[in-house]
Amino acid sequence: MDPNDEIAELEYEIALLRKKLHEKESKLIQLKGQCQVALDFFVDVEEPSTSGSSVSSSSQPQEVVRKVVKLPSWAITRYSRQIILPEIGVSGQAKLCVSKVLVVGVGGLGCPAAMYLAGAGVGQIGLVDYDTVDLTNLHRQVLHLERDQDISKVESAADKLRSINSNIKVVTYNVQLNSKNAEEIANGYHLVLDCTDNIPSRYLLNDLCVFLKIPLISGSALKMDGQLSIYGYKAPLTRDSTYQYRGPCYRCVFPKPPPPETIGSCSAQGVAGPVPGIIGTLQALEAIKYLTDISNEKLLVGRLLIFDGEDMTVRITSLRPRNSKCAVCSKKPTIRALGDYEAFCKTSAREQELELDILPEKRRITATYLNRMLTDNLSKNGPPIVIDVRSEGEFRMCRIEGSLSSPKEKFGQVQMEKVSKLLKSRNNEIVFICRRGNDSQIVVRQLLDGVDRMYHDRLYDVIGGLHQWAKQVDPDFPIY
Ligand SMILES: Nc1ncnc2c1ncn2[C@@H]1O[C@H](COP(=O)(O)OP(=O)(O)OP(=O)(O)O)[C@@H](O)[C@H]1O
Ligand SMILES: [Zn+2]
Repeated sequence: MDPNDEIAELEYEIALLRKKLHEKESKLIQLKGQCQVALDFFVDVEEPSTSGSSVSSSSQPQEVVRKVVKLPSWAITRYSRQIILPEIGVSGQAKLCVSKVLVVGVGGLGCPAAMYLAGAGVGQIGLVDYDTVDLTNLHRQVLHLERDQDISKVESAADKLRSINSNIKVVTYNVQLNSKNAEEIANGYHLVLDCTDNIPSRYLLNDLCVFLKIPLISGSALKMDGQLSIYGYKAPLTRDSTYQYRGPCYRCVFPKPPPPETIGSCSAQGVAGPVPGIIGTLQALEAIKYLTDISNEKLLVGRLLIFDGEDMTVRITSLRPRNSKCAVCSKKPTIRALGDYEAFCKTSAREQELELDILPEKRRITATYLNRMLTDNLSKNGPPIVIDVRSEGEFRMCRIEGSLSSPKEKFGQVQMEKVSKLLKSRNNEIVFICRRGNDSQIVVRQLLDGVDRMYHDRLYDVIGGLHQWAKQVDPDFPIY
């Protein structure tokens, strides 16, 4: 048998078996859910006080009613390694078991965070993400496997979390968290983990947590660096106590969003897999500390942990204190409801949606047309000069044969002059290309505004960039 046929046949059989396994696991989870194994064990038990008075009487003074927590023996065994810790103990474990944590973003940060929360026995974990698993996610998004490609991230992650711990409840929300759905989704959770990758979502989550009076554990990771802090912290699980901030909220520290052009992203700038692994894991640790009531001073409240994976250094810096005039958490807030965070941050919450259209139509060509220009001698002036404006690292990774590199980040006066010289000394058309067709437009726009009009007709941008090149021209060209 041809080895390729054998591989295909085996993959098909395995997929069928997995489907069957998944159906059975889902049924098991459903049945276990009906039995309420997860949370019922952990309800505080009231015991008679030494005075012998009845505990059922609601008029009983607080001090004569002793509340003890009882864990079933399976739970003691299962969580013994953390129960032994004096910082957690039986009562800490019981608190974890009745806690509900919402993880927003099930990517590089959300995967490790949710894994450890599931392992620790957090009673309910909510997972929010609208995205599906992509091959480029797998080097860091450790709950997703090769076989999960193209399926929803929340379902992929929920599957694994349920296998890690079938005694917890995992709730999935396959949506983008936004101003309309956020309050309904987050209602009832004790804590939110911000594991997203964009600024509008950070402000949305901050305001949401302020309104719901719950803390926000916010993480971020890019390239070799990561950061972590807890915002708007409230006295732990003391539902009856008055609401008190102990640290600044995200808006106290960052009242204004950064300019959109300064914001980096993993897909544009890259990220080393273990970095979000470390930060997501620390988010879970802070969550466990917070939920088990570990001393306030020991939490990252009003402090920012900065991890540098290149130097292997960890720094903790103090954040600005609470702002008494904060727009959302001060005594007289100007923001009283969730708003339009994309407009506030002047950027989209979904990177894929960003599609610039800033050039006249005649300056834009398709990837197919560029290929024809390169191969069919369409112009008497010879094939076009192709200039790739992605970073040097990306250019080294893959490129159109014969193209030149001139990264957009460094495209200033010097590069403008170089292109001007090229336009003067040669008659070829110059075609700019980037990954998705946004940066190349920005560069061509700059040139149209900077070089003599007589040259404008020789400048082009490729619609959809190298992604379209891979789709229309070269199926072997890597899409990343
Ligand atoms: N408002 C939001 N609601 C729900 N999920 C969100 C929201 N904002 C971001 N996310 C999710 O947060 C996750 C962040 O993951 P990560 O930073 O690892 O990047 P990615 O988008 O998966 O990958 P890449 O940036 O490499 O394309 C993504 O899965 C994204 O879909
Ligand atoms: Zn504030």
